[in-house]
Amino acid sequence: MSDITQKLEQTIRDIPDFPKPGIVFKDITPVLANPEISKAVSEAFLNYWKKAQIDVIVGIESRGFMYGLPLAQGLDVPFVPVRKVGKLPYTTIRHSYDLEYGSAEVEIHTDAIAPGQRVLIHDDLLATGGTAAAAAELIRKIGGEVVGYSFLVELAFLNGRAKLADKEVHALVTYS
Ligand SMILES: O=P(O)(O)OC[C@H]1O[C@H](OP(=O)(O)OP(=O)(O)O)[C@H](O)[C@@H]1O
Ligand SMILES: Nc1ncnc2[nH]cnc12
Repeated sequence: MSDITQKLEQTIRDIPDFPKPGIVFKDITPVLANPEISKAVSEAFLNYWKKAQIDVIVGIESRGFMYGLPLAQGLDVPFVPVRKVGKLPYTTIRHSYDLEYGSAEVEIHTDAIAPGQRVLIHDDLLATGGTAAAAAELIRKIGGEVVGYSFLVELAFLNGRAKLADKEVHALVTYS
């Protein structure tokens, strides 16, 4: 097991029954609160994706913004937000989907990605895969090519990878 994976396992906190009974919430705020581990997280993402010829990072609101922007800056590419409905000010397209604990709808600006650009989707956590798949749908609709998915945490027992087709999926820590 890599050093960063071990540190993340020791640092991410389990919160039982949040936000609903039966859900064990993976709380990453202790990671954000530790500058040394947080920097190591950003370096690990950069190291993994630096040779993948990514043109754009799409980060998913809200926890996908935290390491998505540093990754875009490290790769020297644009960062594009996918946001919950009603937050983006320019022309948008939207897509609804189911979550581990409810349902949601996300949007992207229609001019955010140029046709043919190679896009990496980043979020903090892969659960059922509904959110990442919805982001991919938005990106494809505006002409982008989704080349991979990047997560801090994967909850493998929810089989989210199955929704992400044949693209590369990377997570720094996986819970089975
Ligand atoms: O794989 P899925 O089942 O789709 O679940 C994963 C999504 O759920 C969480 O977001 P949430 O909607 O709780 O929003 P937040 O990041 O704003 O807290 C998480 O940050 C992912 O975006
Ligand atoms: N169990 C979980 N912990 C944290 N974020 C989540 N998003 C979806 N499921 C989650």
